[in-house]
Amino acid sequence: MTDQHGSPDDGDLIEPMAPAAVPQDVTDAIRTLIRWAGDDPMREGLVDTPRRVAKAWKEYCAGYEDDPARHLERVFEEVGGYDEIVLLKDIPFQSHCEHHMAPIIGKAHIAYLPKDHVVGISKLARVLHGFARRLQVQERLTAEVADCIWDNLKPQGVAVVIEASHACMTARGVRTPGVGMVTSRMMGVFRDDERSRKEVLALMGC
Ligand SMILES: Nc1nc2c(ncn2[C@@H]2O[C@H](COP(=O)(O)OP(=O)(O)OP(=O)(O)O)[C@@H](O)[C@H]2O)c(=O)[nH]1
Ligand SMILES: [Zn+2]
Repeated sequence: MTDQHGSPDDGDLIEPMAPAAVPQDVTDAIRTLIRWAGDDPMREGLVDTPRRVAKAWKEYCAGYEDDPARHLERVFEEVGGYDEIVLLKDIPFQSHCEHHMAPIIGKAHIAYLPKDHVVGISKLARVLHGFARRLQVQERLTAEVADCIWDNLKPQGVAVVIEASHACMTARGVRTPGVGMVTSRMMGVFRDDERSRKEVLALMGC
């Protein structure tokens, strides 16, 4: 199924890559990495690994093929005069840190205070995934999601809070499991008005 913009609308941001579509220099690079890590890339168990890894990375980074703003184009104006906060809570997401290309796994809370219209609630998660499925730092991810909603939906306020665990801190380096990073971006009324900010943070459970 395609939407009005001719893009896949089935939850996948891109189609899976056909084996032939993985360029040779990419598989060569992964083979080099395996050898450098200390294993033999030609042994049976690893012989198809470069192709699998290449396909997996295209999937992890599918956000580069997406323009997240497009998800906010279809809006609804008839919502019975609803004029309070809309919050999508506990949205699980995965990303990769741009420093180590290691997984960032977490959840996001995305809220806005509508002005003239609302958006389909799934679209907030689509915006999140569109930015998360790239090489990221959590601060930029948080800012990009909030800015995209602010610029395209033009609401009275946007609040984004992201809590995540970084594998570059748990599986390597400082090796500190159980630690979570929290980032937030408040815009409009949630930035300017203390009561609105407290209300949205309470709804988020933060
Ligand atoms: N601010 C921020 N830092 C991040 C994020 N993801 C990873 N990092 C940090 O990026 C930093 C990179 O530091 P470097 O000193 O250049 O790299 P490194 O030697 O591998 O550092 P260690 O992780 O401390 O071993 C580390 O402190 C990571 O914890 C993120 O989303 N935001
Ligand atoms: Zn990292």
